[in-house]
Amino acid sequence: MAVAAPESPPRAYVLSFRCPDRLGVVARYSGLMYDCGAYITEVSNYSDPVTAMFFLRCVFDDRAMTVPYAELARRLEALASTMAMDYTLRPVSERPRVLVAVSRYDHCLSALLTKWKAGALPADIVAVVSNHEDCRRLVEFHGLPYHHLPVSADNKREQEAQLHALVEGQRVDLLVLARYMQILSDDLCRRLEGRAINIHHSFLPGFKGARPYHQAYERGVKVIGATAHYVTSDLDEGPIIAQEVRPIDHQVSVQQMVLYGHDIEATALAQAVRLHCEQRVILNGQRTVIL
Ligand SMILES: Nc1nc2c(c(=O)[nH]1)N[C@@H](CN(C=O)c1ccc(C(=O)N[C@@H](CCC(=O)O)C(=O)O)cc1)CN2
Repeated sequence: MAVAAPESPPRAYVLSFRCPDRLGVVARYSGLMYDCGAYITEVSNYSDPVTAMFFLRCVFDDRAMTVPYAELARRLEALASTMAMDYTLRPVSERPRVLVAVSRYDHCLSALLTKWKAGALPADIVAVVSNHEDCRRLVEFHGLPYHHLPVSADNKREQEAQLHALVEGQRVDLLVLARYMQILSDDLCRRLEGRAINIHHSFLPGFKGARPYHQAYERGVKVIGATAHYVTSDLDEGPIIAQEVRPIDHQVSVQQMVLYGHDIEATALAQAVRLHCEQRVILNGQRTVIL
């Protein structure tokens, strides 16, 4: 049945979910969408043979919707409860609110701010927080609030409580650690599970922890890399979202590695933030599915 072009552009929504894999998953979800007149414009899915989990992401709009969005949402909640489904459903126009954390190095922060300013990041950066003053001018140049929360040996817990209060107070959907060199506590990692992304300056699982480029140099690697991953209480062990690499050779010093690293770190982090904010990343145990 041809659908006439609507006056105003249709409103788009994105649905992503995971559930135990079984016959009929697609039929049941798409049947619900059809019954509501949801016009699917993009869909991708994956069945994991190891975890026996099913993953799906679809974009649909309301050009032919026969029920209110709230009714579709109610029916989806009912279906989800019968299928052990974890799902996220939201209007595409509701962009995730992002708080960026940084210490001294601004290369990842700068790339995120430039992409955000250009409209290339499907998110709203609401503020930047730092334990140093180094990046204040860059952030205020972009017209964003800068929250300076210094850390000392005896205020780590209070400082992190201030960071968490900022996340809650600003209704933050995603915390991005853009070379923020403080380890988050187990409690904060639990509270931010699946909504805090870190950039580690190595090709994980190689060279975890501090000074990865020095470790790489000593090992004599021929490729350096950067890894964007969800933050967990196990340092540098979180589910990987995006990785970038660059070949090097024996002539490359540690100092040159650090400079080459700026580009690959910024690229990997921006990619991971975009994928997360487009609701393309679904956790699959210690791994991720990117749809
Ligand atoms: N809970 C987690 N917190 C953080 C992670 C993480 O994976 N889980 N990643 C780090 C970033 N990072 C490596 O990518 C990293 C940062 C800092 C350190 C470290 O040893 N920090 C020292 C203090 C350093 C300083 O004050 O300059 C420490 O916190 O004692 C290791 C790895 C971000 N947080």
